[in-house]
Amino acid sequence: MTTNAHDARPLLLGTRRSKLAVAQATWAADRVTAATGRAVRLVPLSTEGDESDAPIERFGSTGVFVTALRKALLAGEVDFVVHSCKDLPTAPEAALRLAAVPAREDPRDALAGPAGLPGSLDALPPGAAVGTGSPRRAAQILARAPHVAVVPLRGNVDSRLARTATGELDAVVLAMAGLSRLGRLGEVAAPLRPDIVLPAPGQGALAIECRADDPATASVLATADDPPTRLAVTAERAFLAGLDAGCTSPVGALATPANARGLRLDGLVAAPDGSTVLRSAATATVETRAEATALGERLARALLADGGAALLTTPAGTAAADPRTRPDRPARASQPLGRG
Ligand SMILES: NCc1[nH]cc(CCC(=O)O)c1CC(=O)O
Repeated sequence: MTTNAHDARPLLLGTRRSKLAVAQATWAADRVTAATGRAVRLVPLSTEGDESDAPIERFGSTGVFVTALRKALLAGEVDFVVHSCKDLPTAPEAALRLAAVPAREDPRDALAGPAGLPGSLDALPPGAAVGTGSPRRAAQILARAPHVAVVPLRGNVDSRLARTATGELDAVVLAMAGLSRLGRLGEVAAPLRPDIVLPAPGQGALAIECRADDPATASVLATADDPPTRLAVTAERAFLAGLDAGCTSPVGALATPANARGLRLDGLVAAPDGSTVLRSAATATVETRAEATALGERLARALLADGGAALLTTPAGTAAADPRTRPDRPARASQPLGRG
């Protein structure tokens, strides 16, 4: 007996309750239904992080959200879950399957805030207060625009934008993808060029996971996969894994198409105070995930050899042994923060 997709029971998609999580889950559900006709029902899950008023960073980065969704998935409460790729730990989980990485949104970061905000970091007035909770963003902002003040910032996208509306902050730096999914692109002064602020590995892409022992669901979800995005994200995450950096280290990576079947991977490791920013790039023909992984690992080895290893093992703000550091610059964002 055959089962028509329209007759099958709806797939259950577990989601956190935050606006961004629901927007991402709804988008992913629509992709799956459009491609297969299979209905998808959202199941809002309560996670420790969502129920607490404490800042996300107190739970040890964003892993707590991923973990809570995975728990519900492994318990059979839902059939699949959706994460932001950049929040996903690099350690493989044998019981889980990364069933799809859908087409990516704009991977760039953005300078956002009230109308009239200048369209670049350079054009911000001296002493301008720029909010970010991400050591990767803080380091690159300080390296490019030492005349601004980076202010630590926590909370969701809406509450971060609200702090520029009150005038408490002049600007915030957030992911274009999140702003787009929340309909807040109107508050973007300008996207930040990746040669100025390199995004987080996986930024702008979603990760759709199901149980490894559920091939039927996996084959439905596979229709949402975008192979070029999957290859790019695979290279970026292999770079991150190859650095063996903690999730609060300032690390950036972005893979972009180069030639017909090639991928260019840009990678970055920085000192939290922006005094050192190490960048490198590598290009390769990439048609398989193994080739994407090899590209990421190769770039990680190159950056580790080129001073990255010292940078990643040196406590924040004390990388003075490296000739490229500028120890005369004060650390203005040295507290541990989540990967943003
Ligand atoms: N750090 C939290 C987080 N996780 C994913 C996004 C945005 C969506 C994405 O990057 O895919 C955000 C907000 C932000 O960084 O501005």
